[in-house]
Amino acid sequence: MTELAFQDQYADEYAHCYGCGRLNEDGMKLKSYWDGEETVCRFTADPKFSGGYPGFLYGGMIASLMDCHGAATAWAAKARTVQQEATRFVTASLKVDFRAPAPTNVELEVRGKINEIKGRKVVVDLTLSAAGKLCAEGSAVMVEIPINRQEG
Ligand SMILES: CCCCC/C=C\C/C=C\C/C=C\C/C=C\CCCC(=O)SCCNC(=O)CCNC(=O)[C@H](O)C(C)(C)COP(=O)(O)OP(=O)(O)OC[C@H]1O[C@@H](n2cnc3c(N)ncnc32)[C@H](O)[C@@H]1OP(=O)(O)O
Repeated sequence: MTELAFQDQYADEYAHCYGCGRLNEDGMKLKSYWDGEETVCRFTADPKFSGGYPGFLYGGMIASLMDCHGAATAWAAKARTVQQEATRFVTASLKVDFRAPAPTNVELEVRGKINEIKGRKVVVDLTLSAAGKLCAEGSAVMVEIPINRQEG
């Protein structure tokens, strides 16, 4: 893909997230893009992120991938809807149902779909799949940081 990832359009002060901040040297630098009306983020996890059984990802990392992609999806949805750049979304709530083990060393696909946009709140439905198989699904309530809170 040649277009700029959502996370690469965040203002510098919002670009330090461990999961997706382009300015976090030690972070995972997740990248999210539009794919029609949905959004997509692809990531292959190193086996060092295994859970209790070798070769499968630990749940916190699955939640992280869905969390960062959810926040990015909310940002992009707001920008597309109101035609002006949003600040940054933080996670108010994240629900994850783990449906099947997610492998390491295999490209994972995280997909987001806008469920609701209301004021500063965006609700995003999320899935995480490996080779077409659903491994996790859930939803996130993302809330935009108001501009005046940056000073507080
Ligand atoms: C990432 C960049 C950070 C930049 C920081 C810049 C300046 C610093 C100053 C303030 C920053 C504030 C927060 C950011 C701090 C650290 C974030 C690090 C990034 C992450 O690592 S992120 C993962 C962890 N995350 C958090 O660290 C969030 C902690 N939390 C909060 O900061 C508040 O809790 C917040 C902002 C989420 C909401 O507070 P609020 O007062 O602004 O908004 P309010 O309560 O009015 O909710 C508005 C609408 O969201 C609905 N709603 C709210 N909470 C809900 C819930 N739990 N479940 C279902 N719906 C919920 C309401 O029902 C209403 O919806 P409706 O209008 O339909 O009723």
